[in-house]
Amino acid sequence: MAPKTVRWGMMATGGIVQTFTKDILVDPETRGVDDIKHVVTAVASSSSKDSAEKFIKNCVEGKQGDTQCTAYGSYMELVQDSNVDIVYIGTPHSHHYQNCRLALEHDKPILCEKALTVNAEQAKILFDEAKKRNLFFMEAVWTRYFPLSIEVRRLIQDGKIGEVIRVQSDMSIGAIPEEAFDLSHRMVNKDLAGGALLDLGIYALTWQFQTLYHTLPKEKRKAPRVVGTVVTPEPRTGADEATSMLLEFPVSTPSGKRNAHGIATTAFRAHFDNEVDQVSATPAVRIFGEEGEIQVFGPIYRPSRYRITFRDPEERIQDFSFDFPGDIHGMAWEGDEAARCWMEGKLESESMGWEESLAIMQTMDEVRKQGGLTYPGNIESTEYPIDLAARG
Ligand SMILES: NC(=O)C1=CN([C@@H]2O[C@H](COP(=O)(O)OP(=O)(O)OC[C@H]3O[C@@H](n4cnc5c(N)ncnc54)[C@H](OP(=O)(O)O)[C@@H]3O)[C@@H](O)[C@H]2O)C=CC1
Ligand SMILES: O=C1OC[C@@H](O)[C@H](O)[C@H]1O
Repeated sequence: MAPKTVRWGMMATGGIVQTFTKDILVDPETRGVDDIKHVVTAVASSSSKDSAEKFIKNCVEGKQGDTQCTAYGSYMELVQDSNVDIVYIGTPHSHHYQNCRLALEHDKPILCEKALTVNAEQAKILFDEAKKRNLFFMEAVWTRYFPLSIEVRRLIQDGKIGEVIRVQSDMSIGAIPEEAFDLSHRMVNKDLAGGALLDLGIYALTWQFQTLYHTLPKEKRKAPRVVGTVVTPEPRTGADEATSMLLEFPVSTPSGKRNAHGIATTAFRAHFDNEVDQVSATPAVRIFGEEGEIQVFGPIYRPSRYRITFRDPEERIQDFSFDFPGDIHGMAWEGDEAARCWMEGKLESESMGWEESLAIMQTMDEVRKQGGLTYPGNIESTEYPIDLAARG
């Protein structure tokens, strides 16, 4: 059967939208996908139409045959375009709530970058709105769709390392914020919901949730208790530059009720052997089971190597590596998932469902509350529409 074509509309022209666009326009057959084809039919920039035109030249033209792509100088025009099936939102986290509301209001399905919103209350309103309007809506946590993540979840579900007792996950980047990010950069600018927790800590939490929450049957999944939080403010802006979280996941096992411990850490300044686009030598995620341990090597948002060690000394250590077919960066897998869900008429993705996105946002809310981490009122607000600053 011929693959079905999904028509994407890109909201924003920054770094991640460029990466996502290039990835989905790689021939899906190179990764064994023959039911879907992606095309980009519109790109919108809040700064200028010119920026959207440049984007199309660099990222779209020559990669999708005769399919035309329209440039817009506003997000409003994008969500009104009837040639767009799904909108991909790649603005800073501060803007996601407003941008998602705009797309939903115009009946557009959405794939929205992480962190989904600034707080859980905003996320809940978006899910309710998507449900009411019968629209597909998914948080773009690309890591979930990596073959490695899928395999690790399956290993846990199959009991390969026995019951999971504890998970440690770290997402640190070894960057001196004063050197790496100027004051307006989205990583440290509180007006853009900057800081380590929402930008990077979410990956440390992704590994907690996909191992200790998602591996359970739906009716047994329980959000963790946040037992402790430590936050270090970035000296110039007060955004968090390091956040450490201690979590307790309630787990019910055949032997009765017990808990599993989660230790999730994130920091700009702390160096971890976690080189971007290279595979690190020491594991950044350690999943400790009764019978063995699964170790995932960084960068944990783009994992390509894991190892299993066993309690039984007779068992060999097993080491596995994954490649990036068609030279994709790894975002095409989540693009395939979103497109497929939309085509099948689903409202949410099984691997990153609304309840789980919400539980993660609630966990981050509680971490922030305990750590005294706040954001400006306009980006925490659930009011809509509010005119937030455009780029520059
Ligand atoms: N999954 C992943 O691996 C990654 C995800 N991300 C996520 O993607 C989002 C964007 O990050 P990234 O692409 O790196 O950011 P960039 O700064 O590179 O791009 C953000 C874009 O958003 C638009 N925008 C609208 N309003 C503003 C504003 N007030 N300030 C700045 N930009 C604005 C701009 O596009 P325009 O002017 O065209 O409207 C801008 O180019 C974040 O939520 C981040 O967490 C980021 C990196 C990796
Ligand atoms: O999501 C992300 O993953 C990669 C990081 O480099 C980036 O800062 C972050 O937004």
